[in-house]
Amino acid sequence: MIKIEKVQHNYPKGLSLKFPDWEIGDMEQWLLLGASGSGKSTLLNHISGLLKPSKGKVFIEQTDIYSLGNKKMDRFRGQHIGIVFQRPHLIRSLSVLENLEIAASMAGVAVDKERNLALLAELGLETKANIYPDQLSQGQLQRVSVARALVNKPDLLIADEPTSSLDDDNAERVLKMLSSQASNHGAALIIATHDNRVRSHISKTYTL
Ligand SMILES: Nc1ncnc2c1ncn2[C@@H]1O[C@H](COP(=O)(O)OP(=O)(O)OP(=O)(O)O)[C@@H](O)[C@H]1O
Repeated sequence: MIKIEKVQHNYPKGLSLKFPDWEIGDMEQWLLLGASGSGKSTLLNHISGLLKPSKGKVFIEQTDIYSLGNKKMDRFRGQHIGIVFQRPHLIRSLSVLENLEIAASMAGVAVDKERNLALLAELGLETKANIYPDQLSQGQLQRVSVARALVNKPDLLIADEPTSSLDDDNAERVLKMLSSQASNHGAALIIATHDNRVRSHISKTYTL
């Protein structure tokens, strides 16, 4: 379960963002909606442990995550949260499988090669394990980043604007993949977007 309580962020030059409280139950799927500049990325950064709120608390499975020291926080994030960024940030000098392995090592989780290969197969990437990122298409890169986000069996999968640059067919495919992968792996899902096509797929909404 994830909970944000009285979270507020004060950026320099007086801009102050206040976020309504939010509780995300196990395996729930949510849309994070809001106009450009309303604070979606700021809030995702708070939830994923990347940006300490100026006020308020973020709980993941009862842990007040900003009460952890930096090192513990990095591990905690790696073990509990999987993030699919708008553009895949894969390490170019590592193969697809090695990119998955390093995500586990960095979170202090034992590398499970068999599971990682199974994860790649689930996403139609069984022949790509030993290929390097620059030999993959955009769609394949995005699927690798979903696999990498799921490597450590996260409680929460976060996707930031996953469909904004995609045509209708591909947007549909990516949404189905995120939703089914989150439920197959027992994770809650947050998709941040202002893409109206996403709204028909997920009913729970948190709006800024
Ligand atoms: N580092 C920063 N310093 C000062 N202001 C910032 C900083 N980052 C974001 N902001 C401001 O905070 C507000 C919220 O930004 P944020 O990126 O969270 O919005 P968003 O809803 O994700 O926008 P978009 O949909 O355009 O990506 C904006 O007005 C932005 O200008």
